[in-house]
Amino acid sequence: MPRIAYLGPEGTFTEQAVRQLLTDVASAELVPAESVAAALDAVRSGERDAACVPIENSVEGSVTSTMDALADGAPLVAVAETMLPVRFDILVRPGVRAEDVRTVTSHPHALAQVRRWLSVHLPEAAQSATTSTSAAAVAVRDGNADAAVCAPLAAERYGLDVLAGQVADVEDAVTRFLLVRRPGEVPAPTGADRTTVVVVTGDSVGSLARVLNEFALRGVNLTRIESRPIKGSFGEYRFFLDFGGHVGEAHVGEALAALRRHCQDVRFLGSFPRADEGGSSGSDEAFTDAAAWLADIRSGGRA
Ligand SMILES: O=C(O)C(=O)Cc1ccccc1
Repeated sequence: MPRIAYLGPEGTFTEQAVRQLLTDVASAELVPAESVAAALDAVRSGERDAACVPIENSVEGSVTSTMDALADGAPLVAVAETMLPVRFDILVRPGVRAEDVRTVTSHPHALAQVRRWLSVHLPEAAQSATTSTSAAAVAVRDGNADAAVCAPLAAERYGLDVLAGQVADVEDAVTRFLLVRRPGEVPAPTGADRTTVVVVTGDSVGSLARVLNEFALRGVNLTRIESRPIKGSFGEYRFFLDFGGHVGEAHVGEALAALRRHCQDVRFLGSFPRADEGGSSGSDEAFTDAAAWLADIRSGGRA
């Protein structure tokens, strides 16, 4: 039975995401991890077969701890993604009323997404951060905080009361999650895939423009570009690039090979079916035709 780590403790949005990702949840063992880094390290060491981690949110942006943990350490690759609409429950110990709440705690992305609600309904409460929304539920259950901003699974799991349900400052906020494994077989192209890489361009004029140009030239559509500092080297950055398409497609393969030539470092983080509407980008047909034409010339054909 595959053992799949997720950002725990149990009841997080990430648990909800992994349940949504697996076609047959009953045939997997879901194991909570203390942090995203711990979940990924458990996959690297072989202790777990895969990990589900949050990667970005439509309100708060990237989950930087996930990005850093994917860019450092032994390579891992994403094999699937899913998106969850996120709305929060504000949880308290049974009987606690809004006027009793002095402290409120949660994952920083959760606090940020209910900031306005908190400023209206719990304006006096001091805020503190936890490693996940369920870690906040544990803190409230154990009396270490008065209110927690949680995922819908948490109230029942931790025996807490819902002070307010379905809270979100921004309607339709969505979080994207990845299912990550050790490098192995890449999922087959579906025609609507996403690929993700991390590149270090090097410090020279136009180096990022050159990278972006390789995509533009081949009609590859970028869906995300983010930079993160390379720790320990002030002023140096790595770029996370997501784009439509699959490494198995000729035009995407060519673009990646070009990055490999131009960049100091390129790490492939996976090609997998897209969870949103977007299709693959560019046309693979023209590239496969051209490759066949060239092969023909080289082998002395009439072209
Ligand atoms: O803490 C959780 O429940 C997570 O899965 C991370 C997270 C936090 C806030 C919004 C979406 C996901």
